[in-house]
Amino acid sequence: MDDPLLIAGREFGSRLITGTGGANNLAVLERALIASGTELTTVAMRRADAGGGTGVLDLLRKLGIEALPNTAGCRTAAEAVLTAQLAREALETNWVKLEVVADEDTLLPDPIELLDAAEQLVDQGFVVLAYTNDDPVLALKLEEVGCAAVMPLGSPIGTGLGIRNPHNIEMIVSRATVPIVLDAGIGTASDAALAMELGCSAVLLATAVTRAQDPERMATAMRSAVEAGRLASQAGRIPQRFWAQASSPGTPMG
Ligand SMILES: CC(=O)[C@@H](O)[C@H](O)COP(=O)(O)O
Repeated sequence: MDDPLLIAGREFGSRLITGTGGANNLAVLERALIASGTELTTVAMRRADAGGGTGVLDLLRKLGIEALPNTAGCRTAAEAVLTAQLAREALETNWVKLEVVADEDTLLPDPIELLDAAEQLVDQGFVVLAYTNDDPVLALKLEEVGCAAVMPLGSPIGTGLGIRNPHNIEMIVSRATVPIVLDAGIGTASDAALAMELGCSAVLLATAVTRAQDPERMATAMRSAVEAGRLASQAGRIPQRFWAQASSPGTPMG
């Protein structure tokens, strides 16, 4: 815990947050979660209500991983607020990962409903981690209404297209005073490392692990990538140069 992730006053030793979407085998999921080293894992409350998630909740309890309820499947602020309230009752937590998506084709956040829901939930005492577009303006507004973390997408959920607009992520990070968590679109380990190198505080991913041919091995790779990216972002990379520069200047070291 020498470099913990800090969200709303709570410390996490792992900077990899996992989602369980796409997992259809609890035994495989268990091995992947253990390999990932995650301490926080999202659970879709609407799917849990439908009978699809209680096994996951039991698994998280067994592994000592904290469940972070999310509002996946909500299309309006009203739906998201109600889902968060139900999750608070069911899981006895006031933390919520807020998702309000505009349509099923893109699964992109609806910025207007999202901001409205975030404001209402913060007013009601929730610790809101908001899944959002890679829009620096909206990211700042979510922070201003009191979100504890802002979670811009790398690319649409489940696409594995990686980070389509690294410059936007850098702009979001540069102005943020809350943790920025890269959420959605991670395809492979280098995407997770890049997110951390861009200055994100953590990465949230699901599909890249749950639908990998070997989820346990991919979870191990993601864990290493997040750790490596974090180290690199703190180490201070060399400036990029146009022309070559001899790495051995010819003068002996003093
Ligand atoms: C917003 C959302 O639902 C994502 O957190 C999802 O759980 C992870 O996205 P990927 O499956 O693309 O990693």
